[in-house]
Amino acid sequence: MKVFLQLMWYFKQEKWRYLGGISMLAFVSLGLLVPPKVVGLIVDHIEEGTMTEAMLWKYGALLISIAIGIYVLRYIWRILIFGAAVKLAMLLRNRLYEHFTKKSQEFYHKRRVGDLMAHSTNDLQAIQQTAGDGVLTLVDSLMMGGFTLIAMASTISWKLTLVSLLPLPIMAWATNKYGTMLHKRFHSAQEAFSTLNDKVQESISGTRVIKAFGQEKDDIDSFTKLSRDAVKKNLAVARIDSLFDPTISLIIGFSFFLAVGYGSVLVTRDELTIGELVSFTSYLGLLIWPMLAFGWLFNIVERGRASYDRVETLLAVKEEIENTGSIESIPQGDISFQLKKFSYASGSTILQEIYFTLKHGQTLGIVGKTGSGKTTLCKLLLREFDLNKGDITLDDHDICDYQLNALRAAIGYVPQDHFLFSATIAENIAFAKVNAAFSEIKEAAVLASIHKDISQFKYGYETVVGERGVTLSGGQKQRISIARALITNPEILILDDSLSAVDAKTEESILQHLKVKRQNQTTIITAHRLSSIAHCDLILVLENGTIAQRGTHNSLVHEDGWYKETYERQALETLISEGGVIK
Ligand SMILES: Nc1ncnc2c1ncn2[C@@H]1O[C@H](COP(=O)(O)OP(=O)(O)OP(=O)(O)O)[C@@H](O)[C@H]1O
Repeated sequence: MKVFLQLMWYFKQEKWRYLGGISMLAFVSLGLLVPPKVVGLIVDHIEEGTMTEAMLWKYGALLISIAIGIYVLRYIWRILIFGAAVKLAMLLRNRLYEHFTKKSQEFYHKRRVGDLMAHSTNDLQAIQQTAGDGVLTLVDSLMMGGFTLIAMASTISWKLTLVSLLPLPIMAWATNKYGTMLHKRFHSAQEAFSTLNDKVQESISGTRVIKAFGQEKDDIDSFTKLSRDAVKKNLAVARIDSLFDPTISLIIGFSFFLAVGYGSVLVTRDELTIGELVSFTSYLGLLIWPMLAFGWLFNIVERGRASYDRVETLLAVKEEIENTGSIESIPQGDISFQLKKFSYASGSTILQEIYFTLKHGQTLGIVGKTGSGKTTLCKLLLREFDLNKGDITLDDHDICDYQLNALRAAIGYVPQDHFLFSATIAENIAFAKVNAAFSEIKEAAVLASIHKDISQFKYGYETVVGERGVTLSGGQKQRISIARALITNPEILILDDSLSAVDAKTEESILQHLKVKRQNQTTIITAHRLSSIAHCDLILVLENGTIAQRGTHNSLVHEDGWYKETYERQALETLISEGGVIK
Protein backbone atom coordinates (compact mmCIF):
# COMPACT_ATOMS: atom_id res chain seq x y z
CA MET A 1 0.00 0.00 0.00
CA LYS A 2 3.10 2.18 -0.05
CA VAL A 3 2.00 3.64 -3.36
CA PHE A 4 -0.90 5.42 -1.64
CA LEU A 5 1.61 7.19 0.59
CA GLN A 6 3.71 8.00 -2.46
CA LEU A 7 0.63 9.51 -4.10
CA MET A 8 -0.47 11.39 -0.98
CA TRP A 9 0.69 14.70 -2.48
CA TYR A 10 -1.87 14.25 -5.23
CA PHE A 11 -4.68 13.09 -2.94
CA LYS A 12 -4.11 16.24 -0.89
CA GLN A 13 -4.10 18.36 -4.01
CA GLU A 14 -7.42 16.86 -5.14
CA LYS A 15 -8.85 16.38 -1.65
CA TRP A 16 -12.34 17.70 -2.44
CA ARG A 17 -12.79 15.36 -5.36
CA TYR A 18 -11.58 12.38 -3.37
CA LEU A 19 -13.50 13.32 -0.20
CA GLY A 20 -16.65 13.86 -2.27
CA GLY A 21 -16.21 10.54 -4.05
CA ILE A 22 -15.48 8.65 -0.84
CA SER A 23 -18.53 10.14 0.92
CA MET A 24 -20.74 9.03 -1.96
CA LEU A 25 -19.20 5.56 -1.77
CA ALA A 26 -20.04 5.50 1.95
CA PHE A 27 -23.67 6.36 1.24
CA VAL A 28 -23.82 3.67 -1.43
CA SER A 29 -22.39 1.11 1.00
CA LEU A 30 -24.95 2.06 3.65
CA GLY A 31 -27.75 2.01 1.10
CA LEU A 32 -26.82 -1.49 0.01
CA LEU A 33 -27.32 -2.75 3.56
CA VAL A 34 -31.02 -1.95 3.49
CA PRO A 35 -32.38 -4.44 0.89
CA PRO A 36 -31.15 -7.64 2.67
CA LYS A 37 -32.68 -6.39 5.91
CA VAL A 38 -35.98 -5.58 4.19
CA VAL A 39 -36.06 -8.98 2.44
CA GLY A 40 -35.46 -10.67 5.84
CA LEU A 41 -38.33 -8.71 7.39
CA ILE A 42 -40.65 -9.62 4.50
CA VAL A 43 -39.74 -13.32 4.88
CA ASP A 44 -40.46 -13.17 8.62
CA HIS A 45 -43.79 -11.36 8.06
CA ILE A 46 -44.81 -13.95 5.48
CA GLU A 47 -43.79 -16.79 7.76
CA GLU A 48 -45.71 -15.26 10.69
CA GLY A 49 -48.71 -14.46 8.40
CA THR A 50 -48.58 -10.75 9.31
CA MET A 51 -47.80 -9.37 5.86
CA THR A 52 -50.31 -6.79 4.54
CA GLU A 53 -50.59 -5.18 1.12
CA ALA A 54 -49.83 -1.75 2.58
CA MET A 55 -46.60 -3.11 4.09
CA LEU A 56 -45.60 -4.66 0.79
CA TRP A 57 -46.10 -1.30 -0.98
CA LYS A 58 -44.11 0.45 1.75
CA TYR A 59 -41.17 -1.96 1.48
CA GLY A 60 -41.37 -1.84 -2.34
CA ALA A 61 -41.24 1.97 -2.36
CA LEU A 62 -38.28 1.92 0.05
CA LEU A 63 -36.33 -0.53 -2.15
CA ILE A 64 -37.02 1.49 -5.32
CA SER A 65 -35.94 4.80 -3.72
CA ILE A 66 -32.73 3.21 -2.46
CA ALA A 67 -32.02 1.75 -5.91
CA ILE A 68 -32.47 5.17 -7.54
CA GLY A 69 -30.34 6.90 -4.88
CA ILE A 70 -27.52 4.36 -5.35
CA TYR A 71 -27.72 4.75 -9.13
CA VAL A 72 -27.22 8.52 -8.91
CA LEU A 73 -24.47 8.36 -6.28
CA ARG A 74 -22.55 5.70 -8.20
CA TYR A 75 -22.58 7.91 -11.26
CA ILE A 76 -21.23 10.89 -9.32
CA TRP A 77 -18.45 9.08 -7.46
CA ARG A 78 -17.23 7.55 -10.70
CA ILE A 79 -16.91 11.01 -12.24
CA LEU A 80 -15.16 12.36 -9.16
CA ILE A 81 -12.67 9.55 -8.47
CA PHE A 82 -11.96 8.34 -12.00
CA GLY A 83 -11.83 11.96 -13.18
CA ALA A 84 -9.14 12.70 -10.59
CA ALA A 85 -7.19 9.62 -11.72
CA VAL A 86 -7.24 10.75 -15.36
CA LYS A 87 -6.04 14.17 -14.22
CA LEU A 88 -3.13 12.59 -12.35
CA ALA A 89 -2.04 10.70 -15.47
CA MET A 90 -2.19 13.95 -17.44
CA LEU A 91 -0.17 15.78 -14.81
CA LEU A 92 2.54 13.11 -14.71
CA ARG A 93 2.57 12.89 -18.51
CA ASN A 94 3.15 16.64 -18.72
CA ARG A 95 5.86 16.43 -16.06
CA LEU A 96 7.59 13.64 -17.92
CA TYR A 97 7.34 15.49 -21.20
CA GLU A 98 8.75 18.65 -19.70
CA HIS A 99 11.51 16.59 -18.09
CA PHE A 100 12.32 14.97 -21.44
CA THR A 101 12.54 18.30 -23.22
CA LYS A 102 15.01 19.62 -20.62
CA LYS A 103 17.32 16.65 -20.73
CA SER A 104 20.71 16.84 -22.33
CA GLN A 105 22.02 14.73 -25.20
CA GLU A 106 23.87 12.60 -22.64
CA PHE A 107 20.51 11.58 -21.12
CA TYR A 108 19.28 10.32 -24.49
CA HIS A 109 22.56 8.60 -25.23
CA LYS A 110 22.13 6.54 -22.10
CA ARG A 111 18.47 5.63 -22.59
CA ARG A 112 16.35 3.81 -25.11
CA VAL A 113 13.51 5.67 -26.80
CA GLY A 114 11.20 2.66 -26.44
CA ASP A 115 11.78 2.67 -22.71
CA LEU A 116 10.89 6.34 -22.43
CA MET A 117 7.77 5.70 -24.52
CA ALA A 118 6.76 2.85 -22.21
CA HIS A 119 7.09 5.16 -19.21
CA SER A 120 4.78 7.65 -20.87
CA THR A 121 2.15 5.09 -21.76
CA ASN A 122 1.97 1.80 -19.87
CA ASP A 123 3.40 3.06 -16.59
CA LEU A 124 1.15 6.10 -16.48
CA GLN A 125 -1.84 3.87 -17.19
CA ALA A 126 -0.95 1.66 -14.22
CA ILE A 127 -0.58 4.74 -11.99
CA GLN A 128 -3.91 6.12 -13.22
CA GLN A 129 -5.51 2.80 -12.32
CA THR A 130 -4.06 3.02 -8.82
CA ALA A 131 -5.41 6.51 -8.27
CA GLY A 132 -8.84 5.46 -9.62
CA ASP A 133 -9.65 1.76 -9.23
CA GLY A 134 -7.07 1.46 -6.45
CA VAL A 135 -8.75 4.10 -4.31
CA LEU A 136 -12.16 2.66 -5.13
CA THR A 137 -11.21 -0.89 -4.17
CA LEU A 138 -9.45 0.24 -0.99
CA VAL A 139 -12.30 2.43 0.22
CA ASP A 140 -15.04 0.12 -0.94
CA SER A 141 -13.50 -3.02 0.45
CA LEU A 142 -12.97 -1.35 3.82
CA MET A 143 -16.27 0.54 3.99
CA MET A 144 -18.62 -1.88 2.31
CA GLY A 145 -16.91 -4.79 4.08
CA GLY A 146 -16.87 -2.96 7.44
CA PHE A 147 -20.47 -1.77 7.30
CA THR A 148 -21.70 -5.20 6.21
CA LEU A 149 -19.82 -6.92 9.03
CA ILE A 150 -21.20 -4.45 11.57
CA ALA A 151 -24.72 -4.98 10.22
CA MET A 152 -24.29 -8.77 10.36
CA ALA A 153 -22.85 -8.80 13.86
CA SER A 154 -25.03 -6.15 15.48
CA THR A 155 -28.39 -6.67 13.81
CA ILE A 156 -28.35 -10.47 13.29
CA SER A 157 -25.80 -12.57 15.20
CA TRP A 158 -22.21 -11.91 16.19
CA LYS A 159 -21.63 -15.63 16.74
CA LEU A 160 -22.74 -16.52 13.21
CA THR A 161 -20.62 -13.62 11.88
CA LEU A 162 -17.52 -14.92 13.63
CA VAL A 163 -18.01 -18.47 12.39
CA SER A 164 -18.59 -17.40 8.79
CA LEU A 165 -15.47 -15.29 8.81
CA LEU A 166 -13.16 -18.07 9.96
CA PRO A 167 -11.69 -18.63 6.46
CA LEU A 168 -10.74 -14.94 6.11
CA PRO A 169 -7.14 -15.16 7.43
CA ILE A 170 -6.36 -17.67 4.65
CA MET A 171 -7.50 -15.07 2.16
CA ALA A 172 -5.31 -12.38 3.71
CA TRP A 173 -2.30 -14.69 3.58
CA ALA A 174 -2.97 -15.70 -0.04
CA THR A 175 -3.52 -12.18 -1.37
CA ASN A 176 -0.39 -10.96 0.35
CA LYS A 177 1.67 -13.74 -1.17
CA TYR A 178 0.20 -13.24 -4.63
CA GLY A 179 0.78 -9.49 -4.31
CA THR A 180 4.51 -9.91 -3.70
CA MET A 181 4.86 -12.31 -6.62
CA LEU A 182 2.86 -9.97 -8.83
CA HIS A 183 5.10 -7.00 -8.07
CA LYS A 184 8.22 -8.76 -9.32
CA ARG A 185 6.54 -10.24 -12.36
CA PHE A 186 4.87 -7.00 -13.34
CA HIS A 187 8.18 -5.18 -13.11
CA SER A 188 9.79 -7.62 -15.48
CA ALA A 189 6.75 -7.57 -17.83
CA GLN A 190 7.03 -3.78 -18.05
CA GLU A 191 10.73 -4.07 -18.83
CA ALA A 192 9.93 -6.52 -21.61
CA PHE A 193 7.32 -4.14 -22.97
CA SER A 194 9.91 -1.34 -23.00
CA THR A 195 12.35 -3.49 -24.92
CA LEU A 196 9.67 -4.45 -27.42
CA ASN A 197 8.68 -0.82 -27.83
CA ASP A 198 12.28 0.09 -28.46
CA LYS A 199 12.64 -2.63 -31.06
CA VAL A 200 9.54 -1.47 -32.97
CA GLN A 201 10.71 2.13 -32.87
CA GLU A 202 14.20 1.24 -34.06
CA SER A 203 13.02 -1.11 -36.80
CA ILE A 204 10.56 1.42 -38.20
CA SER A 205 13.15 4.21 -38.13
CA GLY A 206 15.80 1.97 -39.63
CA THR A 207 13.57 0.21 -42.12
CA ARG A 208 15.57 1.47 -45.09
CA VAL A 209 18.81 0.09 -43.71
CA ILE A 210 17.14 -3.22 -42.87
CA LYS A 211 15.79 -3.56 -46.41
CA ALA A 212 18.99 -2.38 -48.04
CA PHE A 213 20.93 -5.14 -46.28
CA GLY A 214 18.18 -7.72 -46.83
CA GLN A 215 17.87 -8.22 -43.09
CA GLU A 216 14.06 -8.38 -42.97
CA LYS A 217 14.00 -12.01 -41.87
CA ASP A 218 16.56 -11.51 -39.11
CA ASP A 219 14.69 -8.42 -38.00
CA ILE A 220 11.38 -10.31 -37.87
CA ASP A 221 13.11 -13.14 -35.98
CA SER A 222 14.55 -10.82 -33.38
CA PHE A 223 11.18 -9.05 -33.05
CA THR A 224 9.43 -12.41 -32.61
CA LYS A 225 11.92 -13.35 -29.92
CA LEU A 226 11.29 -10.15 -27.99
CA SER A 227 7.57 -10.42 -28.54
CA ARG A 228 7.59 -13.99 -27.18
CA ASP A 229 9.55 -12.83 -24.18
CA ALA A 230 7.00 -10.06 -23.52
CA VAL A 231 4.13 -12.54 -23.88
CA LYS A 232 5.88 -14.99 -21.54
CA LYS A 233 6.37 -12.34 -18.90
CA ASN A 234 2.82 -11.05 -19.28
CA LEU A 235 1.50 -14.58 -19.01
CA ALA A 236 3.45 -14.94 -15.78
CA VAL A 237 1.57 -11.87 -14.53
CA ALA A 238 -1.73 -13.25 -15.83
CA ARG A 239 -1.13 -16.54 -14.03
CA ILE A 240 -0.95 -14.75 -10.69
CA ASP A 241 -3.81 -12.48 -11.72
CA SER A 242 -5.94 -15.52 -12.44
CA LEU A 243 -5.28 -16.94 -9.00
CA PHE A 244 -6.92 -14.01 -7.21
CA ASP A 245 -10.56 -14.55 -8.19
CA PRO A 246 -10.76 -18.35 -7.78
CA THR A 247 -9.02 -18.12 -4.40
CA ILE A 248 -11.43 -15.48 -3.17
CA SER A 249 -14.49 -17.27 -4.60
CA LEU A 250 -13.39 -20.50 -2.92
CA ILE A 251 -13.00 -18.78 0.43
CA ILE A 252 -16.35 -17.02 0.08
CA GLY A 253 -17.97 -20.36 -0.86
CA PHE A 254 -16.55 -21.83 2.30
CA SER A 255 -17.94 -18.91 4.31
CA PHE A 256 -21.40 -19.52 2.81
CA PHE A 257 -21.14 -23.18 3.74
CA LEU A 258 -20.31 -22.30 7.37
CA ALA A 259 -23.01 -19.59 7.49
CA VAL A 260 -25.80 -21.82 6.19
CA GLY A 261 -24.65 -24.80 8.32
CA TYR A 262 -24.23 -22.96 11.60
CA GLY A 263 -27.14 -20.61 10.82
CA SER A 264 -29.49 -23.59 10.44
CA VAL A 265 -28.34 -24.84 13.83
CA LEU A 266 -29.14 -21.43 15.37
CA VAL A 267 -32.59 -21.43 13.68
CA THR A 268 -33.39 -24.87 15.13
CA ARG A 269 -32.29 -23.56 18.52
CA ASP A 270 -34.61 -20.55 18.06
CA GLU A 271 -31.68 -18.18 18.37
CA LEU A 272 -32.34 -16.92 14.83
CA THR A 273 -35.44 -16.50 12.64
CA ILE A 274 -35.50 -17.77 9.05
CA GLY A 275 -35.84 -14.17 7.86
CA GLU A 276 -32.67 -13.27 9.74
CA LEU A 277 -30.81 -16.22 8.20
CA VAL A 278 -31.98 -15.02 4.74
CA SER A 279 -30.75 -11.49 5.56
CA PHE A 280 -27.47 -12.90 6.84
CA THR A 281 -26.75 -14.89 3.68
CA SER A 282 -27.66 -11.80 1.61
CA TYR A 283 -25.16 -9.80 3.65
CA LEU A 284 -22.60 -12.50 3.08
CA GLY A 285 -23.34 -12.09 -0.63
CA LEU A 286 -22.66 -8.40 -0.19
CA LEU A 287 -19.20 -9.31 1.16
CA ILE A 288 -18.22 -10.96 -2.14
CA TRP A 289 -17.47 -7.64 -3.83
CA PRO A 290 -15.39 -6.15 -0.98
CA MET A 291 -13.35 -9.35 -0.82
CA LEU A 292 -12.83 -9.45 -4.57
CA ALA A 293 -12.03 -5.76 -4.41
CA PHE A 294 -9.47 -6.50 -1.73
CA GLY A 295 -7.83 -9.05 -4.01
CA TRP A 296 -7.83 -6.62 -6.92
CA LEU A 297 -6.52 -3.94 -4.63
CA PHE A 298 -3.27 -5.85 -4.15
CA ASN A 299 -3.07 -6.47 -7.83
CA ILE A 300 -3.67 -2.84 -8.76
CA VAL A 301 -1.40 -1.28 -6.15
CA GLU A 302 1.46 -3.65 -6.88
CA ARG A 303 1.32 -2.66 -10.56
CA GLY A 304 0.93 0.99 -9.60
CA ARG A 305 3.91 0.84 -7.25
CA ALA A 306 6.17 -0.78 -9.84
CA SER A 307 5.16 1.84 -12.39
CA TYR A 308 5.35 4.78 -10.00
CA ASP A 309 8.85 3.68 -8.95
CA ARG A 310 9.93 3.61 -12.59
CA VAL A 311 8.47 7.04 -13.32
CA GLU A 312 9.90 8.52 -10.09
CA THR A 313 13.34 7.17 -10.88
CA LEU A 314 13.17 8.79 -14.28
CA LEU A 315 11.91 12.10 -12.93
CA ALA A 316 14.65 12.08 -10.29
CA VAL A 317 17.38 12.13 -12.93
CA LYS A 318 19.11 15.43 -12.25
CA GLU A 319 19.91 18.05 -14.81
CA GLU A 320 23.46 17.37 -16.01
CA ILE A 321 23.80 20.95 -17.16
CA GLU A 322 23.35 23.46 -14.39
CA ASN A 323 21.31 26.43 -15.48
CA THR A 324 22.51 28.82 -12.82
CA GLY A 325 23.75 31.63 -15.04
CA SER A 326 22.22 35.01 -14.33
CA ILE A 327 22.78 36.92 -17.59
CA GLU A 328 19.48 37.05 -19.43
CA SER A 329 20.54 39.09 -22.44
CA ILE A 330 21.36 37.28 -25.65
CA PRO A 331 25.18 37.26 -26.00
CA GLN A 332 26.85 38.99 -28.88
CA GLY A 333 30.61 39.37 -29.14
CA ASP A 334 33.96 37.61 -29.40
CA ILE A 335 34.17 33.90 -28.71
CA SER A 336 37.20 32.71 -26.81
CA PHE A 337 38.15 29.08 -26.18
CA GLN A 338 40.67 28.51 -23.37
CA LEU A 339 39.88 24.82 -23.07
CA LYS A 340 42.55 22.76 -21.41
CA LYS A 341 40.80 19.47 -21.63
CA PHE A 342 37.38 17.94 -22.27
CA SER A 343 36.24 14.34 -22.02
CA TYR A 344 32.79 12.80 -22.15
CA ALA A 345 31.57 11.23 -18.92
CA SER A 346 32.00 7.82 -20.50
CA GLY A 347 35.53 7.98 -21.82
CA SER A 348 38.95 9.34 -22.62
CA THR A 349 40.00 12.90 -23.43
CA ILE A 350 38.38 14.13 -26.63
CA LEU A 351 39.62 17.71 -26.82
CA GLN A 352 42.72 19.29 -25.30
CA GLU A 353 44.50 22.60 -25.45
CA ILE A 354 41.97 24.31 -27.65
CA TYR A 355 43.01 27.93 -27.45
CA PHE A 356 41.69 30.47 -29.96
CA THR A 357 39.64 33.66 -30.21
CA LEU A 358 37.08 34.43 -32.87
CA LYS A 359 36.19 38.08 -33.25
CA HIS A 360 32.53 39.05 -33.43
CA GLY A 361 31.40 38.84 -37.08
CA GLN A 362 34.22 36.54 -38.18
CA THR A 363 33.83 33.13 -39.77
CA LEU A 364 35.56 30.10 -38.33
CA GLY A 365 36.23 26.93 -40.26
CA ILE A 366 36.99 23.68 -38.44
CA VAL A 367 38.36 20.75 -40.39
CA GLY A 368 40.12 17.53 -39.57
CA LYS A 369 39.84 13.80 -39.85
CA THR A 370 36.63 12.11 -38.85
CA GLY A 371 36.44 11.72 -35.08
CA SER A 372 38.94 14.52 -34.47
CA GLY A 373 36.47 16.44 -32.28
CA LYS A 374 34.84 19.02 -34.59
CA THR A 375 31.24 18.32 -33.52
CA THR A 376 32.25 18.09 -29.87
CA LEU A 377 33.78 21.56 -30.07
CA CYS A 378 30.52 22.99 -31.48
CA LYS A 379 28.42 21.22 -28.87
CA LEU A 380 30.55 22.66 -26.09
CA LEU A 381 29.67 26.14 -27.28
CA LEU A 382 25.99 25.14 -27.08
CA ARG A 383 26.64 23.87 -23.54
CA GLU A 384 25.31 20.44 -24.35
CA PHE A 385 27.92 19.15 -21.91
CA ASP A 386 29.26 20.85 -18.84
CA LEU A 387 32.55 22.69 -18.65
CA ASN A 388 34.94 24.26 -16.20
CA LYS A 389 34.85 27.97 -15.43
CA GLY A 390 36.69 30.00 -18.05
CA ASP A 391 36.85 27.24 -20.68
CA ILE A 392 34.74 29.22 -23.14
CA THR A 393 33.86 32.90 -22.94
CA LEU A 394 31.43 34.81 -25.07
CA ASP A 395 31.52 38.58 -25.04
CA ASP A 396 34.00 38.36 -22.12
CA HIS A 397 31.61 36.35 -19.96
CA ASP A 398 31.92 32.68 -19.19
CA ILE A 399 29.22 30.91 -21.22
CA CYS A 400 28.03 29.32 -17.96
CA ASP A 401 27.13 32.82 -16.71
CA TYR A 402 24.42 33.11 -19.35
CA GLN A 403 21.03 31.58 -18.84
CA LEU A 404 20.84 28.53 -21.08
CA ASN A 405 17.90 29.95 -23.02
CA ALA A 406 19.75 33.20 -23.69
CA LEU A 407 22.90 31.38 -24.80
CA ARG A 408 21.03 29.03 -27.09
CA ALA A 409 18.90 31.83 -28.52
CA ALA A 410 22.13 33.38 -29.76
CA ILE A 411 23.06 30.25 -31.66
CA GLY A 412 21.52 28.72 -34.75
CA TYR A 413 22.79 25.16 -34.91
CA VAL A 414 22.45 22.92 -37.94
CA PRO A 415 23.48 19.48 -36.73
CA GLN A 416 25.03 16.75 -38.81
CA ASP A 417 22.05 14.44 -38.34
CA HIS A 418 19.32 16.84 -39.38
CA PHE A 419 15.80 16.03 -38.28
CA LEU A 420 12.60 17.21 -39.89
CA PHE A 421 9.26 17.04 -38.14
CA SER A 422 6.17 15.48 -39.68
CA ALA A 423 4.81 18.86 -40.69
CA THR A 424 4.80 21.14 -43.72
CA ILE A 425 8.05 22.54 -45.09
CA ALA A 426 6.96 26.02 -43.98
CA GLU A 427 6.35 24.77 -40.43
CA ASN A 428 9.71 23.02 -40.40
CA ILE A 429 11.52 26.18 -41.46
CA ALA A 430 9.57 28.35 -39.03
CA PHE A 431 10.14 25.89 -36.18
CA ALA A 432 12.14 28.32 -34.03
CA LYS A 433 10.03 31.32 -35.07
CA VAL A 434 6.47 30.07 -35.06
CA ASN A 435 4.90 33.38 -36.01
CA ALA A 436 7.23 34.05 -38.90
CA ALA A 437 5.62 35.71 -41.91
CA PHE A 438 5.70 33.82 -45.18
CA SER A 439 8.16 36.36 -46.57
CA GLU A 440 10.62 35.47 -43.78
CA ILE A 441 10.24 31.76 -44.43
CA LYS A 442 10.84 32.33 -48.10
CA GLU A 443 13.86 34.53 -47.44
CA ALA A 444 15.43 31.84 -45.26
CA ALA A 445 14.74 29.26 -47.97
CA VAL A 446 16.33 31.48 -50.61
CA LEU A 447 19.42 31.95 -48.44
CA ALA A 448 19.67 28.18 -47.97
CA SER A 449 19.24 27.70 -51.74
CA ILE A 450 16.20 25.47 -51.29
CA HIS A 451 13.50 27.88 -52.49
CA LYS A 452 13.68 26.65 -56.11
CA ASP A 453 13.27 23.02 -55.07
CA ILE A 454 10.31 23.87 -52.84
CA SER A 455 8.61 25.88 -55.61
CA GLN A 456 8.69 22.80 -57.80
CA PHE A 457 6.75 20.69 -55.30
CA LYS A 458 3.04 20.42 -56.03
CA TYR A 459 2.08 21.94 -52.68
CA GLY A 460 5.13 24.22 -52.41
CA TYR A 461 5.82 25.29 -48.84
CA GLU A 462 2.70 23.41 -47.72
CA THR A 463 4.23 20.06 -48.71
CA VAL A 464 4.06 17.77 -45.72
CA VAL A 465 7.27 15.92 -45.13
CA GLY A 466 6.95 12.42 -43.72
CA GLU A 467 8.51 11.34 -40.47
CA ARG A 468 12.15 12.38 -40.68
CA GLY A 469 11.37 13.91 -44.05
CA VAL A 470 11.53 10.67 -46.01
CA THR A 471 9.99 12.24 -49.07
CA LEU A 472 12.94 14.62 -49.54
CA SER A 473 16.47 13.99 -50.72
CA GLY A 474 19.37 14.22 -48.25
CA GLY A 475 20.53 17.52 -49.74
CA GLN A 476 17.02 18.99 -49.60
CA LYS A 477 16.61 18.00 -45.98
CA GLN A 478 19.99 19.49 -45.19
CA ARG A 479 19.10 22.80 -46.81
CA ILE A 480 15.69 22.96 -45.04
CA SER A 481 17.61 22.49 -41.78
CA ILE A 482 19.89 25.37 -42.75
CA ALA A 483 16.85 27.55 -43.55
CA ARG A 484 15.43 26.64 -40.13
CA ALA A 485 18.56 27.98 -38.45
CA LEU A 486 18.74 31.08 -40.64
CA ILE A 487 15.18 32.25 -40.05
CA THR A 488 16.03 33.42 -36.53
CA ASN A 489 19.01 35.36 -37.88
CA PRO A 490 21.19 34.05 -35.04
CA GLU A 491 24.19 35.89 -33.66
CA ILE A 492 26.22 32.73 -34.11
CA LEU A 493 25.45 30.25 -36.85
CA ILE A 494 26.96 26.78 -36.61
CA LEU A 495 26.89 24.61 -39.71
CA ASP A 496 28.12 21.24 -38.50
CA ASP A 497 29.06 19.37 -41.66
CA SER A 498 25.81 20.74 -43.07
CA LEU A 499 26.94 21.18 -46.65
CA SER A 500 28.09 17.61 -47.15
CA ALA A 501 25.04 16.49 -49.13
CA VAL A 502 24.88 19.43 -51.55
CA ASP A 503 26.79 19.71 -54.81
CA ALA A 504 29.69 22.15 -55.25
CA LYS A 505 27.57 24.71 -57.08
CA THR A 506 24.82 24.81 -54.47
CA GLU A 507 27.45 24.96 -51.74
CA GLU A 508 29.02 27.96 -53.40
CA SER A 509 25.68 29.70 -53.72
CA ILE A 510 24.79 29.09 -50.04
CA LEU A 511 28.21 30.35 -48.91
CA GLN A 512 27.86 33.43 -51.08
CA HIS A 513 24.44 34.19 -49.55
CA LEU A 514 25.84 33.77 -46.06
CA LYS A 515 28.80 36.04 -46.78
CA VAL A 516 26.46 38.85 -47.83
CA LYS A 517 23.73 38.32 -45.26
CA ARG A 518 25.92 37.61 -42.23
CA GLN A 519 28.62 40.21 -42.61
CA ASN A 520 28.49 41.30 -38.98
CA GLN A 521 27.55 38.00 -37.45
CA THR A 522 29.67 35.07 -36.40
CA THR A 523 29.58 31.83 -38.36
CA ILE A 524 31.23 28.51 -37.55
CA ILE A 525 31.47 25.85 -40.23
CA THR A 526 32.79 22.34 -39.77
CA ALA A 527 33.41 20.39 -42.95
CA HIS A 528 35.29 17.65 -44.73
CA ARG A 529 35.31 19.49 -48.06
CA LEU A 530 37.78 22.36 -47.83
CA SER A 531 35.80 24.42 -50.34
CA SER A 532 33.20 24.92 -47.56
CA ILE A 533 35.67 26.75 -45.32
CA ALA A 534 38.21 28.27 -47.70
CA HIS A 535 36.68 31.75 -47.24
CA CYS A 536 36.89 31.67 -43.41
CA ASP A 537 38.78 34.29 -41.39
CA LEU A 538 40.25 31.56 -39.23
CA ILE A 539 40.65 27.87 -39.98
CA LEU A 540 41.48 25.28 -37.34
CA VAL A 541 42.73 21.84 -38.27
CA LEU A 542 41.94 19.36 -35.53
CA GLU A 543 43.91 16.19 -35.06
CA ASN A 544 43.11 13.80 -32.24
CA GLY A 545 41.35 16.54 -30.35
CA THR A 546 44.07 19.18 -30.54
CA ILE A 547 44.69 22.07 -32.91
CA ALA A 548 47.33 20.76 -35.29
CA GLN A 549 47.28 23.74 -37.65
CA ARG A 550 45.65 27.15 -37.71
CA GLY A 551 45.53 30.04 -40.17
CA THR A 552 43.70 31.15 -43.28
CA HIS A 553 43.27 29.15 -46.45
CA ASN A 554 46.07 31.04 -48.13
CA SER A 555 48.51 30.47 -45.31
CA LEU A 556 47.57 26.83 -44.79
CA VAL A 557 47.96 25.76 -48.42
CA HIS A 558 51.56 26.88 -48.17
CA GLU A 559 52.25 25.02 -44.96
CA ASP A 560 53.16 21.33 -44.92
CA GLY A 561 50.54 19.30 -43.13
CA TRP A 562 47.08 17.79 -43.28
CA TYR A 563 45.47 20.90 -44.79
CA LYS A 564 47.82 21.15 -47.76
CA GLU A 565 47.66 17.40 -48.45
CA THR A 566 43.88 17.38 -48.27
CA TYR A 567 43.60 20.48 -50.42
CA GLU A 568 45.78 18.96 -53.16
CA ARG A 569 43.91 15.65 -53.02
CA GLN A 570 40.49 17.30 -53.19
CA ALA A 571 41.63 19.61 -56.02
CA LEU A 572 42.70 16.53 -57.96
CA GLU A 573 39.38 14.77 -57.25
CA THR A 574 37.49 17.83 -58.49
CA LEU A 575 39.60 17.95 -61.60
CA ILE A 576 38.90 14.29 -62.33
CA SER A 577 35.19 14.58 -61.65
CA GLU A 578 35.03 17.55 -64.00
CA GLY A 579 36.73 15.54 -66.74
CA GLY A 580 40.33 16.74 -66.30
CA VAL A 581 43.21 14.61 -67.47
CA ILE A 582 46.07 13.52 -65.20
CA LYS A 583 49.42 13.28 -66.87
N1 LIG B 1 28.22 11.59 -26.49
C1 LIG B 1 29.42 11.06 -26.59
N2 LIG B 1 29.91 10.28 -25.60
C2 LIG B 1 31.14 9.75 -25.68
N3 LIG B 1 32.00 9.92 -26.72
C3 LIG B 1 31.56 10.68 -27.74
C4 LIG B 1 30.26 11.28 -27.74
N4 LIG B 1 30.13 11.97 -28.90
C5 LIG B 1 31.29 11.81 -29.59
N5 LIG B 1 32.15 11.03 -28.90
C6 LIG B 1 33.52 10.68 -29.30
O1 LIG B 1 34.26 11.88 -29.41
C7 LIG B 1 35.17 11.81 -30.49
C8 LIG B 1 35.01 13.05 -31.38
O2 LIG B 1 33.72 13.00 -31.97
P1 LIG B 1 33.15 14.18 -32.84
O3 LIG B 1 31.79 13.81 -33.27
O4 LIG B 1 33.33 15.44 -32.11
O5 LIG B 1 34.16 14.15 -34.09
P2 LIG B 1 34.04 14.87 -35.48
O6 LIG B 1 35.36 15.43 -35.77
O7 LIG B 1 32.87 15.80 -35.51
O8 LIG B 1 33.74 13.61 -36.41
P3 LIG B 1 33.01 13.59 -37.84
O9 LIG B 1 33.86 14.38 -38.79
O10 LIG B 1 33.02 12.13 -38.18
O11 LIG B 1 31.67 14.15 -37.63
C9 LIG B 1 34.90 10.50 -31.22
O12 LIG B 1 35.91 9.60 -30.84
C10 LIG B 1 33.57 10.06 -30.69
O13 LIG B 1 33.51 8.66 -30.61
